[in-house]
Amino acid sequence: MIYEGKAITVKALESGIVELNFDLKGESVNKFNRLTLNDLRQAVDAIKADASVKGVIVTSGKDVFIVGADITEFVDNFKMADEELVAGNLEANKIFSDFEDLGVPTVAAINGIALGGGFEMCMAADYRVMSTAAKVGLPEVKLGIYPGFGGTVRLPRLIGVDNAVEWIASGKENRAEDALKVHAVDAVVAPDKLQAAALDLVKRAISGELDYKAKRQPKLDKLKLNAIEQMMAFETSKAFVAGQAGPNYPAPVEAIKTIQKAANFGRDKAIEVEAAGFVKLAKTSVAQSLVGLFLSDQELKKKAKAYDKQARDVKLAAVLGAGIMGGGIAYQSAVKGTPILMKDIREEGIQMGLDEASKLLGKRVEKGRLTADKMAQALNAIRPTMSYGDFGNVDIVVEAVVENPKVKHAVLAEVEGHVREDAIIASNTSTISISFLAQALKRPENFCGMHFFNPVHMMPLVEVIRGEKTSEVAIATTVAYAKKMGKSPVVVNDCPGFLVNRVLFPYFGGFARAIAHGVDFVRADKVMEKFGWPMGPAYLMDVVGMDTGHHGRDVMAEGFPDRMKDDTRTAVDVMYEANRLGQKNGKGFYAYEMDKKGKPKKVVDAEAYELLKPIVAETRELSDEDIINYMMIPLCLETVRCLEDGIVETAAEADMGLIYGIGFPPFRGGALRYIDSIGVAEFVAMADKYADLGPLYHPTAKLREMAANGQRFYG
Ligand SMILES: NC(=O)c1ccc[n+]([C@@H]2O[C@H](COP(=O)([O-])OP(=O)(O)OC[C@H]3O[C@@H](n4cnc5c(N)ncnc54)[C@H](O)[C@@H]3O)[C@@H](O)[C@H]2O)c1
Repeated sequence: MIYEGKAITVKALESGIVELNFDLKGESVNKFNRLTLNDLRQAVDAIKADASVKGVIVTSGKDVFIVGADITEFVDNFKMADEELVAGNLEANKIFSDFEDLGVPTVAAINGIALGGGFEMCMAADYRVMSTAAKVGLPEVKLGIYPGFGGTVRLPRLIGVDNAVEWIASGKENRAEDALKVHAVDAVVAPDKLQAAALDLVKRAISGELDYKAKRQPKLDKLKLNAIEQMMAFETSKAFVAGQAGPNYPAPVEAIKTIQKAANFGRDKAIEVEAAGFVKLAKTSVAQSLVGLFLSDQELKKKAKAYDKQARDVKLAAVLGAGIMGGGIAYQSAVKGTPILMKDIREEGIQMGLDEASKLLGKRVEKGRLTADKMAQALNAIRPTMSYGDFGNVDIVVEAVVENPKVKHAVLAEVEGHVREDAIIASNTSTISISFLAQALKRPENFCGMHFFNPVHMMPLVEVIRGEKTSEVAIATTVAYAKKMGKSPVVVNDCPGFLVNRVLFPYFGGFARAIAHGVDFVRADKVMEKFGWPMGPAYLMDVVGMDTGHHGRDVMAEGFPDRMKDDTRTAVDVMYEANRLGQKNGKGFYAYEMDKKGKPKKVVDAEAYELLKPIVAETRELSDEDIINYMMIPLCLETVRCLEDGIVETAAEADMGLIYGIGFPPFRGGALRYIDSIGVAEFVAMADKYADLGPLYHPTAKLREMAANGQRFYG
């Protein structure tokens, strides 16, 4: 054994060839944490010091090659002073470069996923052979940063600027055949042939048949493009990528700028350029938010997994109501492999549900994501019915009938009489208290909320709501079923609106106040979209439906009269009373015309402005920042209340709920992270400036305490 560490071993194989094997002890995957980097330093030094070594193959002892850097270490690393961070980065880079500079040929045998630092390790080798089962890529931009172990230097020198920009700016994972096409790897083989292929390559390099030094050289040199070619490559790609990423996600464009800045330098100087830019990005609030988001998502997964043990198997599900939501739920269940009965009381309802499912499946087939066979299978897995005939076999029922407490009470009591005693019943209600709905049931312990978001197939969140009498088995089974449907469940406690709608209605409350103070709704939409929301409040209300919004607001006002009850006529009242329900009937804040693809396209409609005129109470001079604060302060404060009231257990779950449920701008990391980024004390002071807008803008006593004590929601 030439070297033996906790993450890496180096052992002699045959005729001077050594195997550098990544196999991080006690972990299911390899990753570049501090320990692994230390090991790599020593392993490279040991190889360098051993004159008998003639060639190196790099392998992995896990199913993956190396998944990337250890993101849990980022939070602390990113807190370091700039100079310290740059120095640390260059020290790590020196290990990769020393490996690259070994006086013998090196081959990476990529058996499984090699992402970020994992693929940067591969690029430091002279040759790369890749298993057909592996994927490679540099996904760093998804965390608001860019590759920091020489990726922006080596990749363009290996595969050309255009390809490198595409790989780095998109962060995509690449299959073996695509990697081979652009020469990111030198060979692709079946998994069982990988070791032999790597050995063969290194032997041919040792014998001189392959010139490894010539292969290595371009990675050490400046880019082979003249000034005009550089300008063409960089300027066009910068404009294109900036357009795609949008102004709130700077990392992809910064990556291109870095490649450009370092284009005329050799490796070592180019790596210094990369390090300086990397540290700058790591310090942005975008990177902090996106890294935080990644970690919160891990936490969410861990929490959901903890329910696995108690969960009952769901072999057959049922959904009541084949409307917008019921149809979506049936589709999602079927396509993810759980057969589902879909019951409605109207023939047309069922037909609509089925039509929607086949439309979605058809689209997947068109895009090549599903075979025609699988489509037929999924369609067959949705069993439409108008009776409770087969309900004796179902493990879980999701109720998705109209949002009316009386109807829901009647339907829930009825279905309970047709299912097994141990079957779980879950309601997809958006606003009605789960404990209240449970009053209709004989077995309230088997009942909980399972709140999906529209459109079901697109929105990742499912709120699983615990009522007063809900059992842990009911929660666990519902969480497991949501996961099986490919969703991210968050368990919350019961209250009107649960987490997501409870904080969304105060946001709309802020919108109503802005309109009442003379803000043009088109401007409000533009400002909030620039802030990062996928759609502004007026457009969102049109998509949700004015009737739904109007009704939801009443339910919330009843639940939280102290701050959500307001008898002033609002913009939503005006639209609702004028039967402008939004997209569903072609007119809301905007009017809708069908575009060529048959999708509704919004256009400004003078009539809407006329209708709104009488509700402008007073005209205030509001800046864009005021408009943002009008809406964001109530949303953030309500999220704080949800956390304080124990509706949601952790800040991470609250924030992920908002990002996955209503598209809260991910680069801002969620409502609580947003408060942290402003500073709790500064946020409280800001809210106080708007105190005259009512109790939705009044910070809680506990938040004031946090502000006084310098506390934060994270870390
Ligand atoms: N639409 C959304 O954006 C959204 C989002 C999340 C949750 N929800 C909730 O989902 C539920 C359904 O909403 P939707 O938008 O799909 O409504 P919808 O009006 O599109 O569909 C409701 C369906 O239920 C059927 N129905 C009525 N009584 C029934 C009964 N006794 N048995 C079986 N079917 C019956 C109706 O015929 C109709 O097809 C509501 O509780 C709503 O609050 C809606």
